[in-house]
Amino acid sequence: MTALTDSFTAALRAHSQRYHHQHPFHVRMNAGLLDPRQIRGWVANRFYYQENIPRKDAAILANCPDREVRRRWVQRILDHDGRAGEEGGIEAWLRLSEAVGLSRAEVLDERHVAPGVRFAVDAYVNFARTRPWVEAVASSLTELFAPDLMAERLAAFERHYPWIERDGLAYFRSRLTQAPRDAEHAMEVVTEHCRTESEQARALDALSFKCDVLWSVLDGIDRAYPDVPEPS
Ligand SMILES: O=C(O)c1cc(C(=O)O)c2c(n1)C(=O)C(=O)c1cc(C(=O)O)[nH]c1-2
Repeated sequence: MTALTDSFTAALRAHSQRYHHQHPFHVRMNAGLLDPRQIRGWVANRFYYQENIPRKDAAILANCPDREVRRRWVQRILDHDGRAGEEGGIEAWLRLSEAVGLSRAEVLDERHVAPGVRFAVDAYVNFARTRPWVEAVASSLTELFAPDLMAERLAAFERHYPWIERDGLAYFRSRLTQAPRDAEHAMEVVTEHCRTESEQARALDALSFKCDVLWSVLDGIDRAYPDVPEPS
């Protein structure tokens, strides 16, 4: 690796400082401070992110001229949509929804999705549709930081929210292996295609944009499901 690549990968990884694990809503979630209404609100709203991820990945495939990249990238769509005999992430998220006490119908019809959440997720899909495909790949690199948050969330849910059925947490377990594999591939693509300073600057901007997307999703949820003040 050249010094330029080293400093580039370090700058990408430094975006962990802006990752949504630091968002006050996630901090309260992992500290066990959310009530069932807030957990349900988060699950129903995050479903909108989950169901749009394969559309985002299909946009990347559509814009990517490299067959080798497409062969690996297509796996992400199968991970979420599933295939015969394998349920996939979207189905797993619906099972999480049921485990927290939501009906599939009220999640699928998006009645709980807050406007800010919809805007943020739509912005991510739109980014992948309209920006150069390597920038869209760079924007997926928040997944570098996801496994730590996923492990923390699993432990927090088991400890603080015993009313949620354990089987409902399978989605988070599957991401513990899928996210590192995906992030490694995205990192390979980005380091291979972003050699000049300006290419690297655009990749860093794309990752900053994605951190803002995830943060805005949590802002939208936090606003829709505020803490109920203790009666005085
Ligand atoms: O719950 C989370 O904190 C979280 C974060 C992220 C992320 O960092 O983008 C993803 C996911 N979950 C996730 O489940 C997922 O499938 C996923 C796909 C992507 C992506 O950008 O392609 N990010 C994420």
